[in-house]
Amino acid sequence: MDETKCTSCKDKDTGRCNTGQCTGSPFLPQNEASDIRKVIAVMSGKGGVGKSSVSALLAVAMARRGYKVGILDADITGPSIPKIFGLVDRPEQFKNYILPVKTSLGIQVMSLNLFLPQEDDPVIWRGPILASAVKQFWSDVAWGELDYLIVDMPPGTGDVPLTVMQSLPLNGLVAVSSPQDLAMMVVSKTIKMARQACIPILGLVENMSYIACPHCGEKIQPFGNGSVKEAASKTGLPLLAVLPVDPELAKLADAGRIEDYEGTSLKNIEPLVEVVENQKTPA
Ligand SMILES: Nc1ncnc2c1ncn2[C@@H]1O[C@H](COP(=O)(O)OP(=O)(O)OP(=O)(O)O)[C@@H](O)[C@H]1O
Repeated sequence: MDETKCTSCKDKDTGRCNTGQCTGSPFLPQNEASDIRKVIAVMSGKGGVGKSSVSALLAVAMARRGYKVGILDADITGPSIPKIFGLVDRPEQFKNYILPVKTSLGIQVMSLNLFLPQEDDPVIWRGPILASAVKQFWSDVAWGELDYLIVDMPPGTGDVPLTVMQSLPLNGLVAVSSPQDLAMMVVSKTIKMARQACIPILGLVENMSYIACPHCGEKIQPFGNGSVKEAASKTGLPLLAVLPVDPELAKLADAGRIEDYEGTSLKNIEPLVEVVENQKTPA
């Protein structure tokens, strides 16, 4: 928690401070149609490292544990969450609010792609408009009662991630990287940005870490070994999950059926699920 933001807050001794609910909060308040308990952002420095897949796997794992889960797809120009979950319905309106679209496991999803006439239509907007769309996904959506809202961030450290960090009351952030040095260098920027914004960083996820030989099970590491582990020890952050390159995961995500996935990545993501569940914030 950023204590400096809270010194003038009337609620600083009530436990409501910095939750988006208090009088001195710098964050957008929740609307009357939402009751969100925890907000977790999934971020990466670089595109294509599997941030949306990790967001989706985390949501699926939490929903299977019986939690009420939502995903706010803040990756406005490259939204992939509706595709991964096979969502095609348009969001409906309820009073003055927009209703999220539900997946088969009951995960509530809001994404700009749900509004586009064609899923491959581009969104050609400038930064401030993108940022205001994300704010609307918080303020104008009737999220209902949620134990966890997972925010799938756009890659990098631009306008939208900054808006999310400054406007939404994030309880924690997970940084995803593939094991290349370049990807890790870029994710380090993300970690520094989150630290400057006083967001608790729950830990790191290494995605596409290895390929398991289908014949002998040997782990082949096409991108080398160690850059994420090294970053974990340099930053003092825990490495919470190491996920393989898994053709089954890619196939089900492409088919919009990630909720049917039962493979290794779901098992390997368990330590992350437990940290999110218990809200340990070691950073
Ligand atoms: N562990 C994995 N095994 C196999 N395929 C994966 C894995 N992780 C991600 N992919 C595939 O890689 C592609 C990119 O993944 P994803 O969309 O999750 O990345 P991203 O970091 O969110 O990308 P973007 O920067 O576009 O938001 C997708 O086709 C996805 O199915």
